[in-house]
Amino acid sequence: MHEDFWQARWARDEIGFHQAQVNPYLSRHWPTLGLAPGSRVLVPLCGKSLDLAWLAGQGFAVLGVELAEKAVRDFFDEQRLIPQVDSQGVFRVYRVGSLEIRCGDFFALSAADVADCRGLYDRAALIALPTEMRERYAAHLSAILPSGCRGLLVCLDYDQTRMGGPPFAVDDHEVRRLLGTDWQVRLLEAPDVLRENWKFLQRGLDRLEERVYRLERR
Ligand SMILES: C[S@@+](CC[C@H](N)C(=O)[O-])C[C@H]1O[C@@H](n2cnc3c(N)ncnc32)[C@H](O)[C@@H]1O
Repeated sequence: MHEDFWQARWARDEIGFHQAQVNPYLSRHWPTLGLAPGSRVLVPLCGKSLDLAWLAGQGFAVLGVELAEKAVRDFFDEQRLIPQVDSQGVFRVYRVGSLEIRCGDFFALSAADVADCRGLYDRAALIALPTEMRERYAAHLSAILPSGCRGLLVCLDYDQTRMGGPPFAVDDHEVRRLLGTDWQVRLLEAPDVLRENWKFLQRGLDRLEERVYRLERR
């Protein structure tokens, strides 16, 4: 997916992926990771997700990364927060206390940028990317995040022949192939959420599995 695609989606407010509530898998499973209060959490491809605010509200330091400046500005506006804005390398950095969103390309993030991250939260980041970019995304996560880093991955699996992405279908085999060498991967739950998703029901799908994984960097 080219950068222009996402910039255009944000410019036109075509953000069907955005959730009006905190993700229920996050609030259910995050506490089981046992991360120390104050730990820093990387949220790649974060959009303007309310999950950023939830993590910050739980006492974590948050590092979101998002291409679209509109998403970043909307996030702070909607949270009624006034961020300090600076530049750091290729990123524009928006920060309020220990909640920071870097506006720019996730692939420009270095190991030094995330050396103190102990947590990872991916909801709709891996599945936002087409096949070759998913390979690159997973390799980059593994390359930059330190050993012991723990987190959640929320992805979707459905019959990709019935509709194109994003969101792209990512099955269990692919998750383990992409991450299994460098991460311990454990499936936490995999409910079928087709009935609650009209857009997918209309495409004649017979299954829409939401898969939630616990990850731990080896
Ligand atoms: C499907 S949305 C998910 C957003 C968020 N995780 C959520 O749950 O609402 C994917 C987001 O990734 C952003 N994005 C895509 N490619 C990116 C990249 N290379 N670096 C940073 N952000 C990117 C898009 O602008 C978009 O906001």
